Amino acid sequence: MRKLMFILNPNASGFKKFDFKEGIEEYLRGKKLNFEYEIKCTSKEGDSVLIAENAVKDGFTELIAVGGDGTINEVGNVVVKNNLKLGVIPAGTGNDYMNSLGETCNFIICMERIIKGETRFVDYGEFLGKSFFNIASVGFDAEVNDCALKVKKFIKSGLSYKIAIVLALFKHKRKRYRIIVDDVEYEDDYFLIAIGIGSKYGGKINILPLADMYDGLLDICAIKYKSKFDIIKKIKTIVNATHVKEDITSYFKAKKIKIFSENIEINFDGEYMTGINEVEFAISDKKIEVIM
Ligand SMILES: Nc1ncnc2c1ncn2[C@@H]1O[C@H](COP(=O)(O)OP(=O)(O)OP(=O)(O)O)[C@@H](O)[C@H]1O
Repeated sequence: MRKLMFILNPNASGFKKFDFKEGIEEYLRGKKLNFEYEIKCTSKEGDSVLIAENAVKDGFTELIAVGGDGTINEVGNVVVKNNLKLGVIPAGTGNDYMNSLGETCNFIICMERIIKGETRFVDYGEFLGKSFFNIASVGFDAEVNDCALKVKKFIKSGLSYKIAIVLALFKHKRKRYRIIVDDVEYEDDYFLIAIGIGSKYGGKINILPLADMYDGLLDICAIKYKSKFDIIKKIKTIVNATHVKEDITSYFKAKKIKIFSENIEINFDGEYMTGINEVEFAISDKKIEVIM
């Protein structure tokens, strides 16, 4: 018997427009279901991990993340550790994971798929003992993400990312990185290094246009720093995905990348961390089973 735990992040931006708890209850009410289910809401940061871990102890087999990419990341980490299935009902700002998968964010269609329960096995990445499912990045866009997480406390819309880009531009400082892609070493001042399973982040920005979420490889895009003025130009090319053709861009498909620099700032699935001088990102040997 399938046993589903819906894990809702009521702090995610989508909850401003739609009550997902009521929506799920309403949708499932009176339907003949081939599964048992429970719905739980987080009440603070990090709560979705606790709910997910308790769900594992209680024998739940499918965890449904209802929130933004950060919630998918937290729930996904528990899913892969316990070989469960992940369902997604997008309720964030960008919903980049579903965009990268090329899947719809429509609530009703997502619920229909969860009821059906068909799955696909999708790649995921690992770094510092954690998993990421869409894109991790280092450099300018990690700085943008740090600003976005602060701005989103006040503005919960796509505008938060635009404001964050401007703030990060003021803050950004040129930085030297040494990178080892599989076994080949490079050293330069990089503006950003994006490492992905999926192609899109920041609300449909196609940073890794060649990414294939099933090929067992990471896509890596490293863009060299020229000037702050060049960053403004670069943002436009990234939005159009023409950045991959430029001479300051290196694009790789690889199993792993090791990055060395001072105080590396990391964005992973829209979450932020800093304070380390070396980090390795690698494709996992395993896959995550996603309902879609
Ligand atoms: N009840 C809560 N109150 C405050 N923070 C929460 C709560 N539940 C989860 N969080 C935190 O919210 C973050 C995840 O947010 P999430 O990505 O789901 O939404 P979002 O930021 O609106 O979406 P997006 O990433 O698409 O912009 C995580 O850091 C998580 O720990």
